Amino acid sequence: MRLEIEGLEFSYQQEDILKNIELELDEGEILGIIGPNGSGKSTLLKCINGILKPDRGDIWLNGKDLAKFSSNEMAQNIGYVPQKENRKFPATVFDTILMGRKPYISWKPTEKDLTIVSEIIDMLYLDSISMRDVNRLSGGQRQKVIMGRALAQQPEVMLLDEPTSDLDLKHQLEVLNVVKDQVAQGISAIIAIHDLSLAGRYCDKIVMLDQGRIFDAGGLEILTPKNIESVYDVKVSVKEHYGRRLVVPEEPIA
Ligand SMILES: Nc1ncnc2c1ncn2[C@@H]1O[C@H](COP(=O)(O)OP(=O)(O)OP(=O)(O)O)[C@@H](O)[C@H]1O
Repeated sequence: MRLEIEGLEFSYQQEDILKNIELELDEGEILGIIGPNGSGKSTLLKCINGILKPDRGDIWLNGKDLAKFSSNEMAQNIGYVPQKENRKFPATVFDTILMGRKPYISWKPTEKDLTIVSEIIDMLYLDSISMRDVNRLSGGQRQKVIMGRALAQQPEVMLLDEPTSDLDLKHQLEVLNVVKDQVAQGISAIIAIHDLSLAGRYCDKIVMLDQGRIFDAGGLEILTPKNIESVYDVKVSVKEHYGRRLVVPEEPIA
């Protein structure tokens, strides 16, 4: 598995949002996209998923142009967990995750589809609520269900937009551990994430966005006080803690 983005540009109406985005992702890697509010993280994920059409540039998955993928091919290869999803019609947790199997189902789910869904429900600790209506769940529970639906697609690449924003500490770790386990089994993931310490713990690579441009990219070594202060306007300390990077915010820069 290899994802490459070359010279990607995107604008909403007349406003340029993403400028000259380049990145590469290999199997077994988690890439963190970080940057302040409005820097273009969600827009970049939506361009990769084909929800938005870039003005310029190419996205290649295993050497194939993603722009030419059918919607079924897209769903079999790219799993997307949006920041928020407001679904109005009633559906159980089980059925919502089963929807992730749609690109593989011809007219009715097979035993295999049902087994995959059950396994995901176990993996995400959703067993006790598997028959509940998703509209009656907490924000965090719903976020896990949407992630389960993306996992059911068995994609090559998972795109996760702030997957931990609604989750308490335990559920943050549970969800990111599931991502890490899945990636270890041969997929890859791109995570837009605000928590820089979680990024420093789970990501192999980082792309730091600033106003739609890549400010810096590389391994965890780019999580430096200098970079973070330039992009976020906040003084920070960066500590090494058992081989992880912890980013501790100190003061906003006036
Ligand atoms: N539908 C839209 N129409 C016009 N402009 C938009 C639209 N969606 C986002 N934008 C603008 O695009 C820019 C990038 O937004 P985006 O949501 O990608 O940022 P982000 O880094 O994900 O932010 P956050 O951390 O707040 O989620 C912002 O200036 C935003 O106002």
